[in-house]
Amino acid sequence: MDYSRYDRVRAVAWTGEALRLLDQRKLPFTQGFIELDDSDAVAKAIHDLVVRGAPAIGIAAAWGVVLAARNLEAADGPAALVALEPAMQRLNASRPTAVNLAWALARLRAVLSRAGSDWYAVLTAEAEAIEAEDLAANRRMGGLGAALIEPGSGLLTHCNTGSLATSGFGTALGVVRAGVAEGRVARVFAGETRPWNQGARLTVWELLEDGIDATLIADSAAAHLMASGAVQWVVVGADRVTANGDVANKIGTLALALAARHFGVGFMVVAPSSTVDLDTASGADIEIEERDPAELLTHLGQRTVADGVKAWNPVFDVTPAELVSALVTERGVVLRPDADSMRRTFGA
Ligand SMILES: CSC[C@@H](O)[C@@H](O)C(=O)COP(=O)(O)O
Repeated sequence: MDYSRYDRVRAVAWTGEALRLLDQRKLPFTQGFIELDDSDAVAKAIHDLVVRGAPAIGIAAAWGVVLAARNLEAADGPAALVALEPAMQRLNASRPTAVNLAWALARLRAVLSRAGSDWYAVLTAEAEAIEAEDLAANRRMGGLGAALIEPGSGLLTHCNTGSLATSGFGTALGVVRAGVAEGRVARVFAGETRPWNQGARLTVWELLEDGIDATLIADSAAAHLMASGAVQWVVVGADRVTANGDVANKIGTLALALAARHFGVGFMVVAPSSTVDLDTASGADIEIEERDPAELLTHLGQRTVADGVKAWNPVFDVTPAELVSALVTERGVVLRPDADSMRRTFGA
């Protein structure tokens, strides 16, 4: 199916000289772009959530390395790699949980280590490939995931996994889009995704732009929604899927998976192979990012909680593999993932 009508929003774009980012802190009311021409500014933009979502972070970091390389004089790829390593380390430290960031840097290191005097062209081509492959993976996953959805189903999604979080189309939101395009989806619900409200600020905006009818719910309404029978699938993305099939994703995902299991609702995780980390044994080994408590204590810069109250703000959680009904990747669908099926699908 032709999904090109869904690829209008571009969160990350390389202009040839700079990295152009749609500032996601300002959405949905302002569509403002910023142009960055140095890699540390890219690292800061990733940390500050100007650009966010696991695949988009990886793509932005890849272009950040290209920016660091622009005025570098090096005889060959290995020499360039030594010079670029500090900038790569700073990019890598910008956010810890989404493995796509380290994965993209590893790809660039690999091509540089083999490149000759044309290393800059090789580096740029690899960044372009990372971006293009992500879009192709998303379209493929959309079709594979939609095929699991019975016509007439309701879907609940969490966080933002759409064009804004990827090179286009989206992971879980790609499945929502494909399912709607194929006429399988009767109802779409999106959770607010406190505290940063990716669902409320971004997901329902993306769906509105597409003309897809969607209903926003408070995160705390999700179990009640599932009890009502209105949704047959929870469809989410991932920031890291470990060797045993555990899934790190936006905080609140675990609660959705637990409620889905209780109510017999399917739980679908949609993630490209760039999100799979076979080097990490299980979710217990994943570093979970904790962000500034101010995200909980304020709204639009205004304090909403009594002075003196403290807050804990972990922004990801880990859903055990046994709660996952289907892991949809561009390499195929893994039903009820475990260590064996993960190794068979993603092992070398
Ligand atoms: C395709 S996006 C998958 C995940 O990156 C997404 O669900 C998510 O958790 C994003 O978190 P964010 O903190 O907004 O970067």
